[in-house]
Amino acid sequence: MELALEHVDLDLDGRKILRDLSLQVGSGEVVGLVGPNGSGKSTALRSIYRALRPKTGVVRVGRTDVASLSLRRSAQLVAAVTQEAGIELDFTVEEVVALGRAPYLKGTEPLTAREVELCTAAMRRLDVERLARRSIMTLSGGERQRVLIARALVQEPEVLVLDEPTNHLDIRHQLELLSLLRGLGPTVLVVLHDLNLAAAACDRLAVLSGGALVASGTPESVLTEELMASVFGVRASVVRHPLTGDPQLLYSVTAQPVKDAH
Ligand SMILES: Nc1ncnc2c1ncn2[C@@H]1O[C@H](COP(=O)(O)OP(=O)(O)OP(=O)(O)O)[C@@H](O)[C@H]1O
Repeated sequence: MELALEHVDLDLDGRKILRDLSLQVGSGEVVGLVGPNGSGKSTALRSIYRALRPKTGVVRVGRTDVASLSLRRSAQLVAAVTQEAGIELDFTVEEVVALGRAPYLKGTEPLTAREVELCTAAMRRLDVERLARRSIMTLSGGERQRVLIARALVQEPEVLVLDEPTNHLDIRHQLELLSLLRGLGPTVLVVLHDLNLAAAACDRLAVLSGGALVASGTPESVLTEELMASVFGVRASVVRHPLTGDPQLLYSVTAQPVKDAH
């Protein structure tokens, strides 16, 4: 299903954090949400999974305004993998993954055979099946991150939002995760800091600066030297990846930063 933010304004502590933000992610599309620190990326995701309520504007999944749904129904539609997804309780990995089915459970009924198979398949896909009986508290940051993604998949959401999901992952797992996002099924909006990985993994990119959308489109159309200077305040050269043709940025740590960034 399509995800749409329509003219979303959101204030926190009396400060405007999102400004008239409109953004569409087509059904099954993978869109990367990028932008400097503090530009409002996590806040935009929070407005989608209803941790924050926009002051004005609407978040839709398909035609439905998510604010009109019960929390249970919106959790069936939208899954989130976030930095703050704290699991402080001493659950095993398989128990954490099974929690993804919580929005569908009726009372204390056990998971059906299909649901158990769904959990096993998700753990296999994220390469955490061998950790199934381990306590979540004993995992490395990367292992834990992959468990949280498996949990989101068993939620069978229409929309999956992920906030810097490659944090803590080694390069192989970063690439595996990002290649998995395409063809996963749900519509995906993913916050990424690594613009080269974002260019390779996403159908389109949306760029936030100061809480407003300043560019959106294909990675080729968005990742320009001008945008890197004006939004991120860095000098970058855009080249083509020799194998895939994706735009890739080359940075120089010795080049002077650009002063006129937003
Ligand atoms: N609960 C809050 N109360 C007040 N201000 C907040 C709150 N949460 C976030 N902010 C502010 O909102 C702005 C946007 O924060 P947000 O976390 O959405 O940015 P971001 O683009 O995800 O940043 P980063 O790349 O650093 O993760 C920041 O200036 C931040 O300090």
